[in-house]
This record gives sequence, structure tokens and C-alpha cells, in this order.
Amino acid sequence: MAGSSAPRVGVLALQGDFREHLHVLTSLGATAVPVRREAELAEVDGLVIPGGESSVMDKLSRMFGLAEPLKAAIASGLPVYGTCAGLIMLADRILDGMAGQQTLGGLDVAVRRNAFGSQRESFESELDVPAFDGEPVHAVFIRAPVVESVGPLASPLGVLPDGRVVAVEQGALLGTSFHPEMTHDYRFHARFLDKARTFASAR
Ligand SMILES: NC(=O)CC[C@H](N)C(=O)O
Repeated sequence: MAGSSAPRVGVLALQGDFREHLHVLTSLGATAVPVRREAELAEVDGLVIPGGESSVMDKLSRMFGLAEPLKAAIASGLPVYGTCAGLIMLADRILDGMAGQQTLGGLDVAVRRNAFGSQRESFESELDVPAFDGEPVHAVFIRAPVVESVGPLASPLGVLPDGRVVAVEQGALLGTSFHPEMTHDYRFHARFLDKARTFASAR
């Protein structure tokens, strides 16, 4: 019954809008817990990395000794969904990072921080996501990164009308430039939970 069980998933809770993600995941029937320590990470079958400020999340994850366990978890196939700053954390390559800024990596993409410039710090757009049936996704962007290039291991999931990639997938990893937790459309979270259920039933 892998498809109907309630997966136990975490939200990285060092910084950013982790409470909103905990709320969404709980509303979708998951058991959702904040993750701040390695021992908490070891107990989840999936992890959301929220929006916030990626340079701060990078520093805190290294300071708290979580960066290496997170990298190991990603390498072991743990499903991880990164939104906005979380997408930056998952990217193998970062453009316009702060001096010395590192990422966890995992997604074979290059992302550019704050790619939409100060004129468009936040905006909303309808996004066609061919992997989802039905309505386009109403996407909310806040000082958002863009996926500047997609390597051969990753696939674009969502593209703006001007061709810029803002959602990507690679196996158990999912990343969006925008914030579904701020809307009522939780199809990306549901897709992440499907991956978490698959991971839980395989271990
Ligand atoms: N809403 C967000 O997560 C903003 C991301 C932020 N600009 C960063 O560089 O991490």
C-alpha cells in the first residue's frame, strides 16, 4: 500500500518559510517534522528545503554540521524538494552567489540567484507544467533564482512563456524557483510525497 500510506517527511528548519511547508505537507496527510539536526534527518523519508536566503542557509547548515549529512542523504537517494532558496541549495552550480557561497548540490543545473532583478523582485505568472494534468500552475516568485542551464541528468518541468526554466526534476530531486506553499496548488508537494512514499517502501 505504498501509494496510500502517510510518509514521514522533514522540512529543513534552519531559516526561511519552513512553517508554511510543514502546514502544506500536513494538510496533504503526511507526518511532517522540522529538521535541524542530523538525527532528525536520519528519520525522514523526504525533505523540503524552503525558501529564505540561500547564503544564510548555507552558512547555518555548515555551522550546525548538517551540510555533510545533507549531501550524503541526497547522494543516497533521499527525495528532496527545494523551493526558491532551496532550489539554489540543490543546484550543482550557482551564479551570482555571495562570496564563498556553497551549495549542497544534487541537481545537474546552474541557477542564477536573484535572476529577475530589482525591478521584478516579486511577480506571479501562470506556468504550464506538462507533467501535471489540468490547470496551469499559478507561480509566485520572490527574489527568485532562474535555472540558467539544465545539464543532461536533469529535466525541465516548468518553463515561463519567455523560455526561462523555473522548475526541474532529477530522479528523487525536485526544484522550483517559485513558492507553491504560498498558493493553494500543492501538486509539487504531492509529487514530492509520491517520491517519499516510494523511498520509504524501498528501504
Ligand atoms: N524567496 C527566496 O527564497 C529568495 C531566495 C534568495 N534570493 C536567495 O538568494 O537565497
